[in-house]
Amino acid sequence: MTGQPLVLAVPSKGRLQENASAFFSRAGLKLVQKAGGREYRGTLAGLPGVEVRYLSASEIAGQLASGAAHLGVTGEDLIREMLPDPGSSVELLTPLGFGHASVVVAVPQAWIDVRAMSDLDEVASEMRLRQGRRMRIATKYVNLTRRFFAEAGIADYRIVESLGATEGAPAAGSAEIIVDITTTGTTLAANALKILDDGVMLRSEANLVASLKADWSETARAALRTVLGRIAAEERARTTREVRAALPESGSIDLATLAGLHEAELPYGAPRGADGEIVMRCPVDAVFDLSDALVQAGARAVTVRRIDYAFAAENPLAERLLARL
Ligand SMILES: Nc1ncnc2c1ncn2[C@@H]1O[C@H](COP(=O)(O)OP(=O)(O)OP(=O)(O)O)[C@@H](O)[C@H]1O
Ligand SMILES: O=P(O)(O)OC[C@H]1O[C@H](OP(=O)(O)OP(=O)(O)O)[C@H](O)[C@@H]1O
Ligand SMILES: [Mg+2]
Repeated sequence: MTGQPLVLAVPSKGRLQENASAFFSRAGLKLVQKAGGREYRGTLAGLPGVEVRYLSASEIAGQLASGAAHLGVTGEDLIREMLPDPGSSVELLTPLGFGHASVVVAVPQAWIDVRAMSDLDEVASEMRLRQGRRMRIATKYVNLTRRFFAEAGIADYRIVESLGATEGAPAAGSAEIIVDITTTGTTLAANALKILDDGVMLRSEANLVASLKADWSETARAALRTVLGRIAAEERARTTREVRAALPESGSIDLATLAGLHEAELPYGAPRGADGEIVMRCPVDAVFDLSDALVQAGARAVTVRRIDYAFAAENPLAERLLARL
């Protein structure tokens, strides 16, 4: 097969690193870091067409935008901060269920009358008129801040770039307010800051992201189908249960209607004869309704079980991306 391998960029440290490793492992994609652990390259066990790179969450967003990496795990906050028009250079394939955080506007708790962006606009105008200077916002999310404040019609401010310990800026006197990322709110509270009622700019989580700018060689496309196929197989298995039923000897059950009523599918098709066994798959929360309906329709026995992986011919995640290349 021709062309360069698929480059998969994964976080090298922090909360995203552990979660990403566990996510891939659950899908049968074992990340193997080269010996020594300080070598920021690795492989996926058994998949020679994939090269793994360990990078910071923000570097991953950059490499996906440039095309240096084909696939990566990073926060939606970083994608939207670093890429002015994300849709033109990357495809957010799927949220991953971890790395949840919100990018928020936070002001000193002492500003008791300031609860909304409109109040902030008044503070900014007052500061400009009375003190002849602009309200300072400490943040590492410069673009997200500019967009959000423009939408709120607030222009009387200036940004003080802050790459760390941003919540300490107001107390240190280097800014009046901040825009930063938060999960539990502990750091904000510890620095006597509060989030404005309409101050949540973005609810972010880690995403599996694909680059539209990378060189999608035949090797990379084949590896993509395998990687996304295993991810889809794990998710299908995690979110559904298999329901087997011994159909009644006399007369058959209207399976199409039953399936439709309970978001169920028949992965192996309709039963061969009028009796025998049928295999259905339905969402976890539809299991009891479907089982009750099968028994009431005359099924002689119904069993429900978990499955480890559910592979399928169609690969919606891969097809969605390949259609855009
Ligand atoms: N409470 C949080 N604070 C910061 N990032 C978070 C938080 N919760 C989830 N994240 C996600 O993880 C990304 C970076 O987090 P992580 O802490 O793993 O890396 P990091 O090396 O600490 O990066 P940074 O130094 O920018 O925080 C964030 O951009 C965001 O997508
Ligand atoms: O809302 P909270 O739960 O208080 O989390 C928010 C804090 O976590 C992050 O810091 P940093 O990335 O340095 O923390 P980390 O080392 O845990 O990643 C972020 O920059 C905030 O300071
Ligand atoms: Mg961090």
